[in-house]
Amino acid sequence: MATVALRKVSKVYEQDRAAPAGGRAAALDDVTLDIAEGEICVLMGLSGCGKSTLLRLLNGLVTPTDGQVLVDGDDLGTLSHRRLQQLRRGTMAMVFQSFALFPHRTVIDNAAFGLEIAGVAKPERLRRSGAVLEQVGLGGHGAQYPHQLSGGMRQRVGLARALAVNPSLLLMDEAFSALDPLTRRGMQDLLLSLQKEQRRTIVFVSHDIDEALHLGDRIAMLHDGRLLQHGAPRAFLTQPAHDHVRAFFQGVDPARHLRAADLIDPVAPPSDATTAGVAADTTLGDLLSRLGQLTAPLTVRDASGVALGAITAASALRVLTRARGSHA
Ligand SMILES: Nc1ncnc2c1ncn2[C@@H]1O[C@H](COP(=O)(O)OP(=O)(O)OP(=O)(O)O)[C@@H](O)[C@H]1O
Repeated sequence: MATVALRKVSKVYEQDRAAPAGGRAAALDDVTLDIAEGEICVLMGLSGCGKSTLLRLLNGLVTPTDGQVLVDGDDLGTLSHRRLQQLRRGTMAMVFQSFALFPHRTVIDNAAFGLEIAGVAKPERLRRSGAVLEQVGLGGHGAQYPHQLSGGMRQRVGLARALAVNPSLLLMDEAFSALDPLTRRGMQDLLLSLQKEQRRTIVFVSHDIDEALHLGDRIAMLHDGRLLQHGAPRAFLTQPAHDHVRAFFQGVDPARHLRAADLIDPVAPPSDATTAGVAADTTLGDLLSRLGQLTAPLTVRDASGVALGAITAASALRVLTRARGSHA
């Protein structure tokens, strides 16, 4: 697994490609960010806020104008070309929105591409790419060509190609954005189940709030190159750090996304260990009718039954009022 850190990173493009009349683009502005081992960090923000630039800084395709980018503690700016290549080929892999498959290669040869570049011998690369094709549900499709596959299956090949090199850092650039909603959800769930088997550090660029809330252990939200908020996904609803965050999350339904754990009263007395209570991951939607009849604090328990705290009418109202701001 890999750790990632940005220390006061800025990136200026002297000629903004989105401004034909000229002008600089401050794509990233003094960004400090830590991504822990085994975490899925979703980078969010409006078009042009700097998400892709940040992702490309991590694999050294873009170099910062200022600051440091560290992968596993190594400052990419100080590494030799050779060491950077090793990191790119051995530690990292990227999955693209456009799939980026080779049309004239079979599925298994596409999946094996990264291993080929890394100089792995053919029998070994076929064995490893066959195994990851099984993992992504494409066992038996190895001899087909990309044009014979649906969009969802093609992106499974893209994912298999990335996983075949067994990267500890997976960079995913709008990887599921070209897929229809149902296929997209299927790919998100596949990624989460693969993550349970083998935790990798994943940096996932997305425009989609539902995707971010579903996938992210943490979300980092950028605006005009600045990091506005970085933290647990539901905190973007309960504690938006900036008006832009509030505006971005406007329209998200708190009943679907907030959980009993988010409504706990920080100053409520310790809960009575004998009351049944509710599970911490109960959605607000499922809790609403009980909240309407709340006469005593409602104990919230984790999966093993331990009381985490209690919801009171005041705490529920406080959180809902804050979250309503993002749903108004
Ligand atoms: N290679 C480049 N050369 C010049 N300007 C660039 C380059 N890459 C990005 N920019 C500019 O930097 C800013 C940030 O772009 P970036 O692509 O990182 O944002 P983004 O959030 O990924 O956007 P999108 O969601 O549209 O891909 C924009 O103003 C963009 O036009």
